[in-house]
Amino acid sequence: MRLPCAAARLLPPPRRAGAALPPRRAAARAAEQLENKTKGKLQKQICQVVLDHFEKQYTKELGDTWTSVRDVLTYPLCWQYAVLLNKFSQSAELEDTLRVKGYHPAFQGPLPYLPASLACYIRRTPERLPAQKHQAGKLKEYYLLNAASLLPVLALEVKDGEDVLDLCAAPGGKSVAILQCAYPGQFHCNEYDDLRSRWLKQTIESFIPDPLINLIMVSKLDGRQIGDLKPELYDKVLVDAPCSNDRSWLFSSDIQQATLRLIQRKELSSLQFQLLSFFFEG
Ligand SMILES: C[S@@+](CC[C@H](N)C(=O)[O-])C[C@H]1O[C@@H](n2cnc3c(N)ncnc32)[C@H](O)[C@@H]1O
Repeated sequence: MRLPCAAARLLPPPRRAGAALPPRRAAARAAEQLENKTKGKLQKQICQVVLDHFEKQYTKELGDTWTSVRDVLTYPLCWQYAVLLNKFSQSAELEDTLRVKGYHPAFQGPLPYLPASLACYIRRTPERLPAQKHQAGKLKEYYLLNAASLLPVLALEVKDGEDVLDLCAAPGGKSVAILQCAYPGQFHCNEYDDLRSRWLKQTIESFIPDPLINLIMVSKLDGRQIGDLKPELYDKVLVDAPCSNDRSWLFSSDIQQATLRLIQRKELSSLQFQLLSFFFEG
């Protein structure tokens, strides 16, 4: 993947408005408009306190690799560059647009598990399509994410009819991805945080059609308690434990909040361990 210097090359040439275009060029034009809209939204300010902290910590932990990790962290176009298509709201126009923009499938075989129904696209020069707005009663066509987020979903190898728990589910990217792969028997999505739980529900509503939504149970429990309930109820459990969320704090406009988070992130490893250990014991 090429990094920041690619941004200048993404700028499209100016076009005359109103002229009728053949379908391929119309798709290309739609693609350019999407691109411009997104670029405007991604001008963010780096929080220097946080970057300094990362410089110190990650130079120690990652050595030379830190330089390329920093490039990705400080370049928002690289964050959610992959486009996961929603099989419940397919759009030939969108697939056309992606093709014109040079996207290709993110995963190609042979992989032990890669359902044909999971369609995720990336392209060589990173960019980010605009996120689609939530509209009641209308399913979204795609979900933006980092393609690596799909690896745990593929590792889970969910098959039709299996009972699945997504323990730390908000905002719901992996829940949506699981449902692109298979039709679980029971699908339990859990999220502890109140606000994020609402976000999770909204994601599910935005991507999953009604008959299937009725089979999904959404709860708001502390994941450490679910392990005490009945972990044997599930065939597969996804534990996407809370992480340090480095990217968002790097662009925080509130220096005090960001500094506080830097201190709190030390406690994360213990929570991650507790969330995981219930299921290993169960
Ligand atoms: C890495 S995010 C999950 C991302 C999500 N799986 C996705 O793909 O969109 C971790 C989530 O765990 C939630 N969380 C934190 N502590 C938790 C707990 N004790 N039990 C359950 N969820 C928790 C956080 O609020 C956060 O939403």
